[in-house]
Amino acid sequence: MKVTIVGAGAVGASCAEYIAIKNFASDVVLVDIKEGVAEGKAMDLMQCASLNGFDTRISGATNDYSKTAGSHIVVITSGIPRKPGMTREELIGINAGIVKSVTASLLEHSPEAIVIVVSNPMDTMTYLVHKTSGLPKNRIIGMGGALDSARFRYRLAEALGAPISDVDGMVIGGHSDTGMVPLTRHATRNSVKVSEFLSEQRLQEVEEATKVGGATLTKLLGTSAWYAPGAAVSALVQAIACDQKKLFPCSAMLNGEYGLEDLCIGVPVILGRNGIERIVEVDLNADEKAKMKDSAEGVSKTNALLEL
Ligand SMILES: NC(=O)c1ccc[n+]([C@@H]2O[C@H](COP(=O)([O-])OP(=O)(O)OC[C@H]3O[C@@H](n4cnc5c(N)ncnc54)[C@H](O)[C@@H]3O)[C@@H](O)[C@H]2O)c1
Ligand SMILES: O=C(O)C[C@H](O)C(=O)O
Repeated sequence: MKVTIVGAGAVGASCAEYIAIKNFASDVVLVDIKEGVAEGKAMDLMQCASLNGFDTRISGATNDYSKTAGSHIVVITSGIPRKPGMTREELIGINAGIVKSVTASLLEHSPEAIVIVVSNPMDTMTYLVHKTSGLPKNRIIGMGGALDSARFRYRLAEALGAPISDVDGMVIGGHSDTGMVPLTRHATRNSVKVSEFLSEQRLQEVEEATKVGGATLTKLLGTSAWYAPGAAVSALVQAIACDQKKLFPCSAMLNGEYGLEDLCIGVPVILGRNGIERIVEVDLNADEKAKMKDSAEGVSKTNALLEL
């Protein structure tokens, strides 16, 4: 199983590290436009192999896509991250051009690959890959909901005073500061609804902290986060590579599901060797439906800025 990651920056390198540590892929290729960076990070990571006990071969290439040929899964993390005070949507001007050209180069050498889009604004970048690549919709997956859900579980566990392993919860909707839809009504602590433990007000605080999870870290770090994003991408890669049939919220092209058309937005999907094997339609109440509709309007507004 060969995985290519374009963008050997913070998220790309973190993702490569988690994939290697989990030891399920034979090869990981890092590609970056900055001379030597991908080669250097690959070498540094390979020098962890004997210490961390993995056999995955990690190599790097400066803008040479011939090294990526025959990849089964390709991950796009190339592009600029936001700075404190910015929204993800403000990155569209630079990142759209990068994502479009990187996608074309990747598919030239790996026409059968499944594409995971990470660069922001992620839902719109996923839509751009759909509109420009001609790939079937099961083979284009946007990563956002897996990360947002991990942050939701972290905030729920904090509020509950419970271990994170006790908590289950999911965030759907757009991967933006205002567009996320945490499904609090469905969240549980070891099968018991979290509303049995937490007040309405505390749950609202958890939702708000979840939605601004990326902005909170950007303010602390001066750039956006990379450990949890890298871990989230590696979990999606593993689900596909190992045909796990796991359920994750991912940005998927919708054609009527959730009453939405012609946009990519976070919804629960089953991931296996064919990429998105099924979109799962959760029964939403009126409030959740209204939030999902607002979120979709926000994503569509950003999509309209693309020059297709
Ligand atoms: N979807 C998510 O949940 C999520 C999470 C975290 C970050 N992100 C996004 O991922 C992107 C990367 O974030 P980061 O923190 O790793 O940034 P970074 O600056 O650390 O790394 C980005 C890398 O992309 C490279 N690059 C730029 N143009 C390129 C091109 N044309 N070809 C190849 N490489 C190119 C840069 O040289 C750099 O090394 C950002 O857009 C960020 O907003 C998304
Ligand atoms: O917050 C960001 O800009 C990066 C990423 O989308 C995140 O949620 O960490």
